[in-house]
Amino acid sequence: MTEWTPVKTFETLFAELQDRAATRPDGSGTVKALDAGVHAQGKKILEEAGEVWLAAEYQGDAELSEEISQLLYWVQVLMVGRGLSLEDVYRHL
Ligand SMILES: N=c1c2ncn([C@@H]3O[C@H](COP(=O)(O)OP(=O)(O)OP(=O)(O)O)[C@@H](O)[C@H]3O)c2ncn1[C@@H]1O[C@H](COP(=O)(O)O)[C@@H](O)[C@H]1O
Repeated sequence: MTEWTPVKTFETLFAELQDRAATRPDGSGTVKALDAGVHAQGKKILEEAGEVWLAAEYQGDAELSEEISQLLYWVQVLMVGRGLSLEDVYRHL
């Protein structure tokens, strides 16, 4: 029987990261990223944004998609660290 893996979305990943922040499980990269603080998170966002730009210029769709997913992850880490909700951001869309 094939195992079914639920598709992760922006919303489900955000809920997962909020849960990591609340429960702080051992070995979580997110807990480490949250503890590193906003300065380190901001640098990571800039780094990932640069990688998205370079991938868009020079790489294929698979590489670009992966870089975008990492940028979204780091934006979410910063949001969780600052205590923002998805609604705080969505109301500006
Ligand atoms: N989606 C992500 C995700 N995207 C990016 N990253 C991290 O962001 C960094 C980006 O990778 P890079 O390739 O740019 O960097 P690297 O070459 O691996 O090396 P460094 O940048 O870490 O030095 C890596 O450290 C990744 O671990 C992520 N870390 C976790 N998640 C998801 O977040 C959830 C919670 O994860 P944990 O907190 O680790 O349990 C899980 O669903 C994970 O799949």
